[in-house]
Amino acid sequence: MRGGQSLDKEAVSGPGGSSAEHEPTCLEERPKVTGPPAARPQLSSDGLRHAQVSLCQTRTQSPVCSPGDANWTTWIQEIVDLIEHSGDVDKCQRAAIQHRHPFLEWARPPQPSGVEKARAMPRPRVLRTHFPAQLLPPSFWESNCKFLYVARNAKDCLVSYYHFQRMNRTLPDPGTWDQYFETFISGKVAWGSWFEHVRGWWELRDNVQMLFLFYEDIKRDPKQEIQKVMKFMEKNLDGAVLDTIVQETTFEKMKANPMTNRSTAPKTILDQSISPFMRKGIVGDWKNHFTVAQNERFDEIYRQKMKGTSINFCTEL
Ligand SMILES: Nc1ncnc2c1ncn2[C@@H]1O[C@H](COP(=O)(O)O)[C@@H](OP(=O)(O)O)[C@H]1O
Ligand SMILES: CCc1ccc(OS(=O)(=O)O)cc1
Repeated sequence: MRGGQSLDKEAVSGPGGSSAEHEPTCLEERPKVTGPPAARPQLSSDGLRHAQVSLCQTRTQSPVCSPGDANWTTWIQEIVDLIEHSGDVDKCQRAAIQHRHPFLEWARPPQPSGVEKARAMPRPRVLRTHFPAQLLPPSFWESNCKFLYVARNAKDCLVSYYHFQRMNRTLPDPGTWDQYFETFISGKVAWGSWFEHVRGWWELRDNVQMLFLFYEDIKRDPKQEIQKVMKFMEKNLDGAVLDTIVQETTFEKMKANPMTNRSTAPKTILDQSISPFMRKGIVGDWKNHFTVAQNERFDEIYRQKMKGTSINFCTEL
């Protein structure tokens, strides 16, 4: 996950999906907001927040939606795409990764918005979003979507996001590392506070159809985690296909793949001479950035902001 734009709530209906004219669709705006059972998150006063997960898949009657944040979205997208296409590597070369799954909150006229692209898409639909749970259109909760959320530990997220913001010319200059450290803690980054984003989705995990994954787990045991995704997507692929997907989604492979490394994006948007989009792809890079004082301060803030949650991250392998 890493940056985002405006919210666009519209009806989405795909050719394979809504046969009846008024059949509820994934993004349709409704008067009644029910929210996910028993755990609808509340927005805090500081409004916007940043994301940590993103991918949405929607199926005809039970849409699937998986959200993610600004730091592993590309990875899980490629995994999902390969699973959906039964490990067919050529099919996953059909387009650059950012064009394969509609980006829900993307709206930059005159290009079609993420919602317009979703509407034009056959079902089952895989969508991508960095939205915090609080900002997802209510129809997602009501349509029984599946959600695939990938969380990454806050320290590595901060580092990755900093470098991304340096090279993404459409985002504000992040300033110095020390300045950005404060910006991130305050939640004044695209999609808002990491803490609220992760908490929001984590607290919903048992109330909706959600597979909640950790970046660090995928790094540690990609085969096991990809198998979880396969099961969640109800795809039964044999061991050889699974091995192909594991191999095709290593950091090295994806960094060399023009369809995943964002080399097709213009330099005016992503200036990879400043920092590559596929930067390091490791767990623990925060140790090369945080001072001892920053680490102590961050740990204290983390304790306060994540108090009462059962989520447990690992920050090194
Ligand atoms: N196959 C892969 N393995 C490990 N990390 C990956 C990966 N594909 C992408 N990433 C990492 O995910 C981050 C990009 O996130 P997003 O896709 O949400 O923008 C970058 O992190 P780093 O900056 O730590 O290298 C990138 O290297
Ligand atoms: C607003 C610029 C921006 C930031 C992050 C984005 O997300 S992603 O890297 O494509 O997942 C997109 C645009």
